[in-house]
This record gives sequence, C-alpha cells and structure tokens, in this order.
Amino acid sequence: MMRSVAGGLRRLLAAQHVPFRASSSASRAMSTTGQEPSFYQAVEIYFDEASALTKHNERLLDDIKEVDSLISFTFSIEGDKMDDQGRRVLTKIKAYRAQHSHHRLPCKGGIRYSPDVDADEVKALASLMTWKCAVVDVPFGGGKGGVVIDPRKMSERELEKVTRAYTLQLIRHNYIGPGVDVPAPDMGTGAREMAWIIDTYRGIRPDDVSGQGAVTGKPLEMGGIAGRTEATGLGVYFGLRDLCGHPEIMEKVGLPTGTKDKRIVVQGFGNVGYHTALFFQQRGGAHVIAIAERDGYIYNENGIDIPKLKQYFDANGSIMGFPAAESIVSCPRSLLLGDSCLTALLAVLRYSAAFHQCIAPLTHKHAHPYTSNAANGPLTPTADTILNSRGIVIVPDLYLNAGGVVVSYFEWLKNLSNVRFGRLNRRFDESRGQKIVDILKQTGVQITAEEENRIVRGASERDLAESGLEDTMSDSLVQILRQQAELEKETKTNVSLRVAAFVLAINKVANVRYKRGLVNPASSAI
Ligand SMILES: NC(=O)C1=CN([C@@H]2O[C@H](COP(=O)(O)OP(=O)(O)OC[C@H]3O[C@@H](n4cnc5c(N)ncnc54)[C@H](OP(=O)(O)O)[C@@H]3O)[C@@H](O)[C@H]2O)C=CC1
Ligand SMILES: O=C(O)CCC(=O)C(=O)O
Repeated sequence: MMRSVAGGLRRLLAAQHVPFRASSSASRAMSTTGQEPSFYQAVEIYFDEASALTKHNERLLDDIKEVDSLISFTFSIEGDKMDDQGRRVLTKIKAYRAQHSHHRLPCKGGIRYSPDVDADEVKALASLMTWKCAVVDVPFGGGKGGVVIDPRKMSERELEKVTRAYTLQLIRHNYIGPGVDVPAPDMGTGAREMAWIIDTYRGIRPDDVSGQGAVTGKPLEMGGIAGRTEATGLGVYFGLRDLCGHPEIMEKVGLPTGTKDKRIVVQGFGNVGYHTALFFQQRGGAHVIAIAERDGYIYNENGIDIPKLKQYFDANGSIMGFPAAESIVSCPRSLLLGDSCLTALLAVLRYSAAFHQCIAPLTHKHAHPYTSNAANGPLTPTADTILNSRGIVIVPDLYLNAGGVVVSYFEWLKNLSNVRFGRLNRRFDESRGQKIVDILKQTGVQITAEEENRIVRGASERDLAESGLEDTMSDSLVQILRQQAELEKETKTNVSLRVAAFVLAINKVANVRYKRGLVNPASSAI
C-alpha cells in the first residue's frame, strides 16, 4: 500500500488550526501558513514526506514516528553567588532526556547545554538520532538530552555540579546505562562533561562490568576512544569529499570533481565547525573563505589558516579581530550571501525561522551549489523548499554529521570488551609486515624507507577508528544514492538526498520491527 503524506500532515495542521491543502510537498503546504512548524513538527513532516514513498503499513509508520519516552525534571544546585546572609544561592535547573526509539537498545545521543533547550527540541533531536543511526548502520535507538542552562555564564565548578546532578537524575529514572541509554557530547558539552558523567555513574554502579560504556565521548583516560573529538568533523569531510568525487553529481552543479581549491563558508566554529574546516583545508586542499560565529564573521578570499585561527580563538574567546582576515560585525547569517562557494556548511545554526527569513530568500541561485547540514536540523521545511527549488543540493544532517555517533559506537564496543582496539594484533601485524619486507628485500625488490614503514606499521586505535568511520561514511553515501536512484525511477521525479536518507532509515527501522515479529507486513494491523 502506498501511504500518503496526508494523514500525518493533516493532523499536524489541524492541531495548528490550519486548513489542510493537499500538496506534493509537505513543506510547501506548511509554508502557505506563513508560520514555521516547530522543530519536532518539522522532523515529523520530513518523516511523513519520506514515509509516503515507502510501502509500509500506516500504523507501523505512525508507531515508529512517535517518541517512545520523554522525561523532564528539575533539580537545584548551589551556585557560586552568595546571598546577603552568606549562603550560596540555589539555582533551579530544568532538564530533559528523550528516547525516540526502543526498537534497538541502548538509545544513543548527545546532551545539549543551552538556554533554548525545550521538550520540543529534545524530541526532535532524539528522533533525528534514530534515523541517523539507521542510515549509518549503528545498531542503536535514538536519544537526546538537554539541560536548560547557558554554559558560558557558569563557572567550571557550577557546570560540574549541574552535570553530576543531571546524571544522578538519569540514574534514578533508569535513563542511563550501557544497555539502556548512552549519552555523548552535543552543543555546549564535550569530553570534560562526559568525564563527570562517567565518574558519577561509576560511583553509583561500581560493579557494572560494562559501566564505562554508559557514556561516550569521554577523555581517553576515562575509557574514551582516540579520534572521537574530531569524529563528527572528519565524518562531514569524508561525506562531502565522496559527494564531490562523483562526476555526474558535480556535473549537475557545474563544478569539477574533488575538494581541491574549492571554496567553502562555515557557520559555527565549535567542535564540528572547527574540525570540518580543518580537514577541508588540510586533507581536502580547500579554501575556507569565511567563518561565522555568534558575534560576527571573518572573511579572507584566499582562505583562512584554520590552526592559526583556532589558536587565536582559544586565546581570545572570539574569532573577531583575527589579524589574517577581515572581521565583519553583523548578522552572521549574512555571510551566506557572499561569493560563489562550493558549500555553505551549517555547523551550529539551530532550527529557526530566522534561516528562512535571513538566508533562504536571498541566497543567489547557484551561489553555493551545496548547503551542508553539519548541525542538527538547521533548516526549516520552508528554507529547505526554497533552497531545493533553486537547485541547491542539501546534504542532510542525518547522514552528514553521523561521524560522531559512528565513533561513539566504536567507543562503546571498546568499553564492552574492556580492551583498546589494536592491542591484541598490532605487534603481530607488524612482525608479519616485517617478514614480508625482509622477503621482498632478499629477492632484490627495492623498497624505500617510507614504503617499508607503510607495510610494517600496525594500526593504532586512532587508525582503526578513522578507517571504520571512513568506510561507514562512504558506504552509507552509496546506500543513499542508490535509494535516491531507485525512488527517482519509481516516482519519475527528482528526490532529494534528505528524502532518500529518510526512506533508507525508515525501511531499516521498519524491517527490524517486522523481524522482531511484532508486526505482520502483510496485515493492515500492527
Ligand atoms: N559534537 C558532536 O559530536 C556533534 C554535534 N552535532 C551538531 O553540530 C552542531 C554544533 O555542535 P558542536 O560543534 O558540538 O557545538 P559547540 O558547542 O562545540 O560549538 C558551537 C559553536 O557555535 C557558536 N555559535 C553559537 N551560536 C552561534 C550563531 N548563532 N552563529 C554562529 N556561531 C554560533 C558557539 O559559540 P558560543 O560558545 O559563544 O555559544 C560555539 O563556538 C549542533 O547542531 C550539534 O547538535 C551533530 C553531531 C555530533
Ligand atoms: O556520539 C553520539 O552518541 C551522539 C552524537 C550526537 O548527539 C549527534 O549525532 O547528534
């Protein structure tokens, strides 16, 4: 049975008291209201649009679309400030954790610290995690956590208190554990917070032999994996590099293949933005000509030196004033209107109607043939529709930023087995390589020192994590492009990468549900 997008969309519009108008595109119908849906509604719209192209039972689709569970709680911490009686002021904090899908356990997804976090955002992000994990064959359900604080306004001591108190709440609600739900870094959090989380968890559950796998993105000393910090940015680079390597795709956008000498603009210079820019420059030979941050953007048409900028940023807390570029204080989003580039890389922009108002109407046709969603959900359905209608290829977040969760998966595997990758076989591989070199030399083959090193060197944990990440990103892109081609053949219309990635993910999740025996695919009932 071909399912129409109408059901979900009609319900959504009804909830907003908007008359339903059948349309080939859910997002186009929504834009007629002049009002953007919420982030979670947008993810539902994307889901509906894609699921209409699948052959799954409607009730199963409705079921796998829903967020399975969401908890919210408040807790208090004693802050640094004193009241007039010399007591530490108590600060009340609201927090969430959503588990979108229990079709596979544990649930997996980062924790966001931001004053703008709310239930809608956490549900949307958890839902995206399910589809993301499915696209890259990471066997987890989706989850996401959020704490409503502004980490820039808190001391390290306060942040530690918040993180430990949040973890205690997760333990109390059974929302954390290596087989239940495994958090990781997201906006506003990093390895430091993950260390506090695992330390708190281990303190309460010291006899959990797999306990180190209760959170990923930890520092190495706390059971982390080499390469997790840069994994999301590296995955973005691998994904875009592969896309740029397809002659027929690049021909469509009128550019030569490869990343060399391509110009890109990056919005956000945090973990994801910085590492992506770094890899584009160092490995891809591309020029990062502009970078936007909260307080403005910097521009150098010959390319910005990313390691130098990072040093400057760490020392000054801002990219503004970086000597080797022009600093422009304005709406950072306006940089996306600039020169013609390969891609506008959105590495922080959160879901907001502002994108629709600021960028989408103004972006020139072909100014940037790609808009790459390194951030989660930066585009509203209307912005998405506008960019699509201009022929701009949107590289979807549920594929492009999956590098983080892929390497988190490797970290989790490492924690379950309690052994560093490569520890058992590295020396053995090296001695075998050495024997091969010796035999080649004995038979008179000339080998340079560099060649010898490449044959002999055994893989480190970092090498293995990176190679697993590269393989996953490449393989998943092949799957998405194959899905896109199949859908285009079936529907005889253009199908976006986002729709293709969602269809791929929905098929995988639905198939798990069928195989588990909870649903009969031939029946109309679940
Ligand atoms: N970290 C990860 O492994 C993963 C992250 N993601 C997604 O990537 C995105 C970025 O995450 P991440 O890099 O980890 O976050 P970070 O917190 O490390 O970095 C965000 C950066 O962007 C800056 N920023 C905030 N608001 C704006 C703005 N309006 N314009 C420009 N810059 C701004 C922040 O500045 P300031 O410090 O002043 O706030 C900070 O420097 C998020 O959508 C996240 O969900 C996706 C997959 C994995
Ligand atoms: O590393 C992880 O487990 C999840 C990262 C994340 O939150 C994301 O991909 O959005």
